Formats: sequence, structure tokens, C-alpha cells
Amino acid sequence: MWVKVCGLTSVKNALQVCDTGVDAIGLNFYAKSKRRVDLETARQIVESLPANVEPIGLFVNHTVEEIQRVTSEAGIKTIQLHGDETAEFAAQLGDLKIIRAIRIDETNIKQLASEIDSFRTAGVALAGCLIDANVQGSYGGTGHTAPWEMIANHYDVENWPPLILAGGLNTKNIEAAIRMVQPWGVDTASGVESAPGMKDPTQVCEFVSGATKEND
Ligand SMILES: O=C(O)c1ccccc1N[C@@H]1O[C@H](COP(=O)(O)O)[C@@H](O)[C@H]1O
Repeated sequence: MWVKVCGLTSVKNALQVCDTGVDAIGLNFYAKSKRRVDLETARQIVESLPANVEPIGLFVNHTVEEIQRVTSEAGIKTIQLHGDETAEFAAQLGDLKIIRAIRIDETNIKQLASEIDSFRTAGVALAGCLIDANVQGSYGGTGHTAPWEMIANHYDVENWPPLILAGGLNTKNIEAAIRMVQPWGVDTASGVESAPGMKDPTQVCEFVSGATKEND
């Protein structure tokens, strides 16, 4: 199970999170997020990471130029598009590996297939499809869970990109979420925090151990 913890804002806390055995950490560049990190701190975090932990840049409706400048200056090779970016937009991002976040609720689950298909048509091979909860007026990091059973029933694991489950995952629900959805990976932001942008190492450790219990 691939595990990502998203929204690190300091080197010290990022290293504490790395010590728990995560595979990736997220650096959030969305200006309106409570977990936004500035470029210089992001660069220092990336520089300090052990080789087995991948930094992932989270963007929400940035321009191609902004994404290319920030990733190049911070040393980031994989990004998470968490806004309204289209497949055609993603196709302009060159060599960056792309995780597409899709916000899902009971009413829009049927759009999943066409959304994923649009990336294939545009020639973008997604590194992952991150399913988050759809909460009106918010792009993510809400702590709300996505409809797990519907996702489990709709996601075409054989033909679609690796499924990364997100949205409201925490130490209490991670095992149940994995049992039901059987994702390739999981991601959490607010569920393991002592304050926005500050991860609690004890909770992260418990989250990782719950997520990796039955595999690896
Ligand atoms: O964390 C944020 O503040 C955020 C803001 C805007 C878009 C995405 C954001 N975070 C991502 O949201 C999901 C779910 O977060 P949570 O676990 O429910 O708090 C996660 O993938 C983060 O990467």
C-alpha cells in the first residue's frame, strides 16, 4: 500500500513524517489552503527528504508556467492537480508525472469514467487517480469521506490508473476504508494533524501501520 501524507509546512515535521515509513509527502501550493507552503520552505523540505520518500506538489488552478516554475525551483517531479484542470491542460505539463484528483459524491460518480477517459484521449498517462470527497465550495482538505462503497463498485481497477483513496482518512477509519475500497494507495491531510499544516507523528505512525497492515 502506497501511503502519502499531504500538507507539510516545515522541514522538522516533514522528517518526523518520513520516519513513520510514508512513501510520499504532499507540498500544498494552493494559496487559499490552511496547509500552504511557501516555495523556499518547500525547496528545503525536498532537499532534506530521504531518497525513498517522494515529494508531490499539490496545485489548484495554477497556470502551466506557475507549475513549471515552482516544481523546477523546488525539485518536484510529481504533481497532484486538485482543481478544475482539464486533460488538455495536463497535456501541456511536459515531463511532470501527474496524479489527478477527482472529487466524488453520490451524484457525480458516473462522471468518473468520462473524466478518466478524457486524460487518455489527451495522451496523458496518469500516475494515479486520487478520489477525494466532493464538498461544495471547497477543493479539498475538508476531512469529509468519499462514498467508499460506490467507489469500490465503480472503479475499473484493471483499466484505470492506480486508485489513491483520500478524503477524511484517519487512524480510526483507515483499515475499514482499505478493506472496502481496496485502493492502490491512500492519502490524508487533516486526519493526522495537531493543527493545520502540522502533522502529529504519533497519529501518522498509527495511520501508516493501519494502512500497511495487510500487505507489503
Ligand atoms: O489540504 C488542503 O488544504 C487542500 C486544499 C485544497 C485541495 C486539496 C487539499 N488537500 C488534499 O485533499 C485531500 C483530502 O484531505 P483530507 O484528508 O480530507 O483533509 C488530500 O488528498 C489532500 O492531498
